[in-house]
Amino acid sequence: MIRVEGLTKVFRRPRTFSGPFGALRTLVTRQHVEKTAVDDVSFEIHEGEVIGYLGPNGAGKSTTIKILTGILTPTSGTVEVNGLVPWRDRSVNARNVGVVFGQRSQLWWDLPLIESLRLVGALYDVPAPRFERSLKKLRDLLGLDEFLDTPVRQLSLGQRMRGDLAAAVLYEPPLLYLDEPTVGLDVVAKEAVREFIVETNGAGRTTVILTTHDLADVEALCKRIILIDHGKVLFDGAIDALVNEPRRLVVTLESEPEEVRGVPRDAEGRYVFEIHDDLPGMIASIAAEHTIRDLSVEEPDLESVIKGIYTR
Ligand SMILES: Nc1ncnc2c1ncn2[C@@H]1O[C@H](COP(=O)(O)OP(=O)(O)OP(=O)(O)O)[C@@H](O)[C@H]1O
Repeated sequence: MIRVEGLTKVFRRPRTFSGPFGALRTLVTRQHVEKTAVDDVSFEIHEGEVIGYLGPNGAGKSTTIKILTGILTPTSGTVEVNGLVPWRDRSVNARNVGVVFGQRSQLWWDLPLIESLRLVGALYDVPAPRFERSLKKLRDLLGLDEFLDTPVRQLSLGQRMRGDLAAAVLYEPPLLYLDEPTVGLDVVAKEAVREFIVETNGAGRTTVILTTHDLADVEALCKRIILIDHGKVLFDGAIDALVNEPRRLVVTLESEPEEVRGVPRDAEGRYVFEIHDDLPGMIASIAAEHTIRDLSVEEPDLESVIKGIYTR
């Protein structure tokens, strides 16, 4: 469904100057600075997957999504979405994809939500019976009824997000891009958005690419994640493969030798052992040689594993 190969995007902007006459120099300069936002990224996404596209701030996630939706043209590399090149076949591609940018609404600010949705239906040539069927389903699924007649500018963040989600799937696109769809929402609204994504993905009907900083979203929704940082893919695979790492025994000792049983002391003066079998035996053998000040057992969780990958 999506094939990305060697995708690179370099932004080029005029150099800025500070100090006296800095603004003027900025205005007339011919010097440029370059920023490689996406750097030789390749991946494939298959029909029906829910992919978590993750990375710290500035990693290059939104830039990738903007290229996949046809908003931006890459510097180099190839992209195919449902057999189309997004930035070349922009209007056909737009009919195949729904997009939600959590930080910014795609709806018409001054129109009541229902009018915004009708306008989306008209723009995408959704036949009336299909529009009504789709709207009915979304009203139930997203609880739109209480604010359908409210102008978008008066909606709360959670209501606005539900409206944006409805607009993105009204014309039943096979592919959905969600960029931070739960940002700023309370726990109940987050849960509603997650349920909506599960329902929309159905039995593999809609493919979803999700960028988020909320790992609870990822754990609830994605089997596979692609991690990027500084524009490069650091990991692409199943979450299970990440969190199936062994549990760890973390020990601090009265004395602080350089290493204990081959494990070096870390920056915080701790010794971190992988637990493979006999935990009591492991502790006993350490205690036989050293005085233990503190110990704990850490379960691998997605957050610490991902943090570990970023800091590698
Ligand atoms: N139009 C632009 N012109 C110049 N640089 C840009 C532009 N858009 C993005 N960048 C830079 O490209 C890099 C990647 O930005 P991008 O928005 O893709 O990151 P992100 O992973 O989506 O981050 P966040 O989680 O903060 O939204 C950043 O360093 C950003 O400053």
